[in-house]
Amino acid sequence: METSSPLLRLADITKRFPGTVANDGVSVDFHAGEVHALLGENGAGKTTLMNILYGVHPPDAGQLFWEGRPVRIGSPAQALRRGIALVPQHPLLVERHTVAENLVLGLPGGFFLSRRRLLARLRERLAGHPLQVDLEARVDRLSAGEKQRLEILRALLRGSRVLILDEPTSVLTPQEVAPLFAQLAQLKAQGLAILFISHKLDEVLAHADRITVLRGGKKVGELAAREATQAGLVRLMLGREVAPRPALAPPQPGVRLEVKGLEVRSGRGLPAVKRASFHVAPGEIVGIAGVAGSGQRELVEALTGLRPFQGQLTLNGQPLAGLSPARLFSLGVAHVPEERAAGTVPSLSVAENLALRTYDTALRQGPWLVPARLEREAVEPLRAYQVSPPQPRTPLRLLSGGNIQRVVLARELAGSPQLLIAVHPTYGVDVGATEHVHRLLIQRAQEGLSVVLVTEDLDELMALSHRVAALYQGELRGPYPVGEVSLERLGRMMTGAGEDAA
Ligand SMILES: Nc1ncnc2c1ncn2[C@@H]1O[C@H](COP(=O)(O)OP(=O)(O)OP(=O)(O)O)[C@@H](O)[C@H]1O
Repeated sequence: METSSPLLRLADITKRFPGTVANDGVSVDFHAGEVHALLGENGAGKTTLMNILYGVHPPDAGQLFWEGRPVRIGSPAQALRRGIALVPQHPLLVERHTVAENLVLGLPGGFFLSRRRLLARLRERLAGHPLQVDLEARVDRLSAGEKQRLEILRALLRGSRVLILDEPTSVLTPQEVAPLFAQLAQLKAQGLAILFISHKLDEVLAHADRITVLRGGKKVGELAAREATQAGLVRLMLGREVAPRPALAPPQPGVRLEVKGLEVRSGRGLPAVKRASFHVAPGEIVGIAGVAGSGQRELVEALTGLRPFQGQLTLNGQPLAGLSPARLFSLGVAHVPEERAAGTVPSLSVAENLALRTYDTALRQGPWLVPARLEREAVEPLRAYQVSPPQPRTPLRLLSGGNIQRVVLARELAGSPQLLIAVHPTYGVDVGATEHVHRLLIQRAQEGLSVVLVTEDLDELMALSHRVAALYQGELRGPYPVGEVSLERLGRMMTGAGEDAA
C-alpha cells in the first residue's frame, strides 16, 4: 500500500495569523494509494493545513514537495494543475444546469462541444468508473451525496491525483456514508492519495490507513489506523480523557410545548408536515430523526416562527401562531439552526454575534455604551464555552467552524430559554466540545429546559432523548420512550418500512 516516497510532502509548515499560530512546524507525507485522515479539536489547524496544500494560503515557513521535488503552490488553480483537488463541504456547482454541464467545467475544450457530443464523450470517459452519476439530471434536484459525487468526479476528470475532502460525511444522510467510503476505497486502489478531515472517530478508524492528529497547531501524533484506538485518539486530540456523559433526569410533570394537528407547507407549497401532534414536558428532550427532506426543516421553521402553519402550537398554553422569531425568543424559544451561517453575521465581531438576539434591548439602554459593554459581556460566555480565540473583538468569520457553533450555542442558551429547538447541535464540533454540548443539554434539561433535538446522528439522538420520533415524508411516527425503540426500529420509522409499533 505505502510506496517508498510520498507523492506529496509537507515539511515543517508554519502558518501564523494575528494572535494565532495555526500550523506550527507540521510535517506530513501523503502517499499514492493511501487514505490519510486529519484529526484535531476545533481550531487545531486542520483547515489551514488543507488550505496550504490547496494554495489558498502561502505558508510562512516550510516547504512542499511533489514527488520529491520542492514546489510552490500559489493558488487553487495551480494546485489543480498540479493534480491536487479539494472537495468542499458545500460544493460550488451551477445548480440550474445538468450534471454533464457542470462536469464540462472540468474538461479542457469542453465548452465548445455540442450537447450530444458532450454527453457521448462523458459517457465514454465514465464507462466502468467507480463513481456513477445521472449525466442528464439537473443539479438542483440532486441530494447532498450526489452533489458530492459530482464534485469528486469533476476533480478526477481534471486528472487529480490528490483528493482532499473537508468533513465529507457531515452533509450526508446515514445511508449515503457507506457508499462514499466504498467509492473512495476504489479510487485509492487506482492510486489516488486521499486526505480527509473528520470529527467522527469511528469513520476514521474504519476507513483511513493513516491518521495525523493536530493539537493547537502542532502535530501531536501520526499512526497507522490499524494501531489506533478511539480512546487513544481522543487522548491525543484533547490531551485528556473525555468524561462519561451524565445520566438524563426524568422530565417534570406538565406540558411546555404542545403541537396539535400541525400542517406545514414547503417553499413549493407542497405538504411538508402532515397533521403532526406531540408535546414536550418541562425538562424533557424529544429527539426527531429523519432523512433530509422528510419535513424536519419545515417543522423547525414552524416551531421557530420562520414559516406559517396550520394547527395548534402552544408554549405553556400560549398560542404561538403568527409570532415572529424575535417575539418567540423573548417568550423563551431559542434556536440553534441547521446552517450556522443562518444564525450569524460573519463580518461582525464575536461579541456582536453573541448579542444579536438582544441587540435592540442593548441599544435602548444607551447606544454609546454598546461596543464596550458587549465586549465586556462576551468575556464570560467565551470562557464558559471555551471559544478559541477567546477575544470578543475578533470578526466571527476568522473563527474555525466548530468555534462558530460554540458561539451560537452560547448565545441561544444565554438567559433562561424555556424551549430549545436544536438542529444538529454538534455538527462540525470536535469530540471534546461534543461532550461539552451533551453535558450542557442534559444539565439544562435537569433545570427544566425543554428541548426538541433534530439530528441525523442517531447515536446522539438515542443518548440524549427521553422520547424519540421520526419524520417520514412529512408524517410523524412517535414520539416513543427511548427504551422502547431500538436503532433498527428507528431506522424503520425513518424509512417508512413496515410497522413501527413496539
Ligand atoms: N484567515 C484567518 N485569519 C485569522 N485567524 C485564522 C484564519 N483562519 C484560521 N484562523 C485561526 O487559526 C486557527 C486554526 O483554524 P482552522 O480553521 O485551521 O482550525 P480547524 O482545525 O479546521 O477547526 P474546525 O474543526 O473547527 O474546523 C484558529 O484559531 C482560527 O481562528
